Amino acid sequence: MQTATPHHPTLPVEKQEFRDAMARLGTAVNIITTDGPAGRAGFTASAVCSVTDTPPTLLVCLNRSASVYPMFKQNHVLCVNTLAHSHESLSNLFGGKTPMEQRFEAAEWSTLATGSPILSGALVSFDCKITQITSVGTHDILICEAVALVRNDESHGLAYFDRRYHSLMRAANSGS
Ligand SMILES: NC(=O)C1=CN([C@@H]2O[C@H](COP(=O)(O)OP(=O)(O)OC[C@H]3O[C@@H](n4cnc5c(N)ncnc54)[C@H](O)[C@@H]3O)[C@@H](O)[C@H]2O)C=CC1
Ligand SMILES: Cc1cc2nc3c(=O)[nH]c(=O)nc-3n(C[C@H](O)[C@H](O)[C@H](O)COP(=O)(O)O)c2cc1C
Repeated sequence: MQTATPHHPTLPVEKQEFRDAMARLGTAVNIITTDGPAGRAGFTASAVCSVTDTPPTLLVCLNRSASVYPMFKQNHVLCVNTLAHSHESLSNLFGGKTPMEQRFEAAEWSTLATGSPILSGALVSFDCKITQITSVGTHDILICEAVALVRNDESHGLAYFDRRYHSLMRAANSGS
């Protein structure tokens, strides 16, 4: 059944109405990590997308009021770890108010080029340096250039849609 939400063109879109609309956009789920002089930190993010492949660049949107914000701002490096379907509880751990040590104790990590934590079993990890930061409203858009990658071609994916997690099944013989 289709439910229309009429909206008067001259009225501003309310925050709740915007969130209800954004909940209709299915996304991948990622744990964004950093380490460096300001310390180790990580949070769950759905606001991640590809910007350009030349140079290989992603963007991540981070709320400036998050406890992890100063670490990302000061370390200037991060890793985008895209979650597999087995990572649902880890996603909640990094998306809640859990102390940082407890978040990292729940999984295995390594490092690659920048020193940012690489999640074992992630579908893909983009190890990045942060090249630009732009503030928009409550969030900063972190522009990130990938300097190294790890890919896992076995696991099924995890999607976030309609405020719930969904498994994304990989076809047999996929993985180009
Ligand atoms: N971009 C962000 O900062 C996001 C933050 N969240 C956090 O997780 C909580 C739970 O999210 P949901 O279960 O999806 O229910 P929700 O009703 O709070 O959010 C629905 C959708 O609105 C968008 N959204 C939520 N908070 C936002 C924010 N502060 N800035 C920009 N977009 C935002 C996201 O697309 C989200 O999936 C949110 O209240 C928020 O604290 C979740 C998704 C994205
Ligand atoms: C599925 C999901 C997606 C999220 N996406 C984002 C996001 O894209 N950007 C963001 O700033 N916070 C996002 N959050 C919220 C952060 O993960 C959360 O605020 C994080 O724990 C950092 O907060 P804290 O360090 O203050 O505890 C998301 C949370 C969940 C559960």
